[in-house]
Amino acid sequence: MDEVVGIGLLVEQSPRTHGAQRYTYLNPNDERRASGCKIGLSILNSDLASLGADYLHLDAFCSQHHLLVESLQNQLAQDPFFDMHMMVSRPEQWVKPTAVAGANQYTFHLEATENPAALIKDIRENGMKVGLAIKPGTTVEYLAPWAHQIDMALVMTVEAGFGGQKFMEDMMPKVHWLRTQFPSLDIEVDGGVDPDTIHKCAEAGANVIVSGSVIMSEDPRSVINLLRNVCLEAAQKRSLDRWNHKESSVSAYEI
Ligand SMILES: O=C(CO)[C@H](O)[C@H](O)COP(=O)(O)O
Ligand SMILES: [Fe+2]
Repeated sequence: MDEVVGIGLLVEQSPRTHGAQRYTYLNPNDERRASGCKIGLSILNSDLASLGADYLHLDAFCSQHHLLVESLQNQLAQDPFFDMHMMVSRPEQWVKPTAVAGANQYTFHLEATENPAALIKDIRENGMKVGLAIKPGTTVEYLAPWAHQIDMALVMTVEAGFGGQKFMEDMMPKVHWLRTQFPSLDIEVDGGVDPDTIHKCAEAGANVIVSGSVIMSEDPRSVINLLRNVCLEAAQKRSLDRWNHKESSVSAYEI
């Protein structure tokens, strides 16, 4: 995660029309993606015609998810960044088809595998980034040994299963602990994140935000902007705090 936070991934008007709204996504290589805060849209129960976000978070429960990736790629104006949230047993079995379909990141649940190291290696060898998720009942220390080998940690803020659930604020200490231990790790939160709960996530240190139902139920663009702004402000404050802390440590040393 960058220390200097710029504008997140922009949602722009596209020449192609998808239903009533027109959106496009920044290419993963676009330099404007290089910011510390990202807002993802969960499409578990979304109207695909009105998507608009920095990246797409696809919730996968079954064997058909890679077909969805292929189909979305054909429909969207530019290549979105696909973060696959694999809520499946034996996530090992879907790495190759998911990669072939064009997914960018494979986020699996630590609880679902007996050999995280082999799975991480396989995901990388198949050209995808690695996301590692933990369910609400899993302690964050269980994830820590893998933190240096992954691109993103996902702290679930609802029980995995369906959209529209209540945000679990008691997961925030996990996010805070991870942010403290791993200052540059991308930390995603998923479940019940909306304009009322985003402040908790951002203050705890999450910089990759998934939101599903609330984005789809209101004006996607303004909700996404609000989530992003709260997230950026918190990241900037963290940067400043770290800087001030460094400055005061230097002068204390000099004295
Ligand atoms: O992984 C998920 C549920 O298991 C979804 O990504 C999550 O629920 C997002 O939807 P919402 O913002 O509606 O809670
Ligand atoms: Fe999800």
